[in-house]
Amino acid sequence: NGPAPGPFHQIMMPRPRRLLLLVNPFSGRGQAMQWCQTHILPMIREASISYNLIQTERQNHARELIREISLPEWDGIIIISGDGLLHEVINGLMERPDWEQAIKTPVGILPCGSGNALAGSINHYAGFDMCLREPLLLNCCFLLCRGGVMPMDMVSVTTSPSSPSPQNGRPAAPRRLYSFLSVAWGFVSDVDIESERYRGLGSARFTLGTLVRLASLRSYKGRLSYLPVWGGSFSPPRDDLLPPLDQPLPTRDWVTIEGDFVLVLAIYQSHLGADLLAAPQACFNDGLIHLTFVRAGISRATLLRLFLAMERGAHLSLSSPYVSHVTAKAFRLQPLSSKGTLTVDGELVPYGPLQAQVKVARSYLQSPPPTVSPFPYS
Ligand SMILES: Nc1ncnc2c1ncn2[C@@H]1O[C@H](COP(=O)(O)OP(=O)(O)OP(=O)(O)O)[C@@H](O)[C@H]1O
Repeated sequence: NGPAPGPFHQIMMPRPRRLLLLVNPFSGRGQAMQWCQTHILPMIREASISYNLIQTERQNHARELIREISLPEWDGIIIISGDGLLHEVINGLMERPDWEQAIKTPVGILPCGSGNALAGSINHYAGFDMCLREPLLLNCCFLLCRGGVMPMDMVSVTTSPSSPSPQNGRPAAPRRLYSFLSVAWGFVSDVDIESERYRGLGSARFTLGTLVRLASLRSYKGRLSYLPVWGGSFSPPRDDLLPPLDQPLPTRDWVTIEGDFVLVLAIYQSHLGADLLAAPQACFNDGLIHLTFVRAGISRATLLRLFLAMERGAHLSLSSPYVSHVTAKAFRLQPLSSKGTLTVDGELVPYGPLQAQVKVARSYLQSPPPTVSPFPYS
């Protein structure tokens, strides 16, 4: 029964952090709510963080919610799900009239999906050993409770319109969206989408999907153009490197490759999945798109070796005339085969020409300063 706290007391006591937790109860193997009760909420309460937990009820629920809410009430928006829900949140933030301020809201991820690429990248950047499932969740939860925020690059992606405009039957306008993880075409997006049917297996769904797709390996005709990091004059964050999707690219500085591809993967975080170190040199805010493309003609055995080596990030030293790794600031992909899949952050987008440009450090990631910075970029 000491004296009542006066104004001095109020100034000195920092208010507890307030987090908005968004849970997709169907993510991964459907364990997100259970892991909230057993792992996440006890740690968050222990760290004296106050929170509001909302379960998403349908696709785009989080996106709509984020477009409407009052953001100053929250110190961070935390996704308890796979990468797909964070894609919704980032795009919800960018669709707000106050997007310039809104996108500075820290976001974070507590991994409950099957791929968990961003969580794998955070775990790696923080210096922890590669891990999956509960150990990965606990590491990310620990980092979240410890606090800290760092900038993360975003990539603006223009995709083809999904269908003709219902009003006049003419093609609808190209769609703009924001991506924090990857754009994939061919083998990687095929495995991602086709392995949805093995969802009950958790992350093993990708291993099985890879073996199935290897057995009937496909290639796709297409044209890939990219602006390498050494070309042009880069002045982020203006969207100044790309003409509209239906207009030709400048010839100066751009590299174009046309032919048959097995896969094209553009990634801006280190991990493609929690156990796939696809771009070991990638940093959250290096301002780079790490492009890997594999040309037709590669043997199944070499492609399998590539993915096995990726678990350790050792695939970059695998020498094959069919495999290329480059860094770029922008790229355009024009599929010339009539059928195929294209994904952005693991989510299916309309199949057709697509282009993307990196926007430096527009979004923020809830994460501590790294204890180890594995590949500092200068
Ligand atoms: N309540 C819900 N019901 C159905 N779909 C949802 C719901 N909440 C979110 N979604 C959608 O489900 C999709 C998948 O979500 P998410 O990526 O978070 O989990 P996941 O697919 O299990 O993870 P991963 O991408 O690692 O496999 C997203 O497109 C998201 O918008």
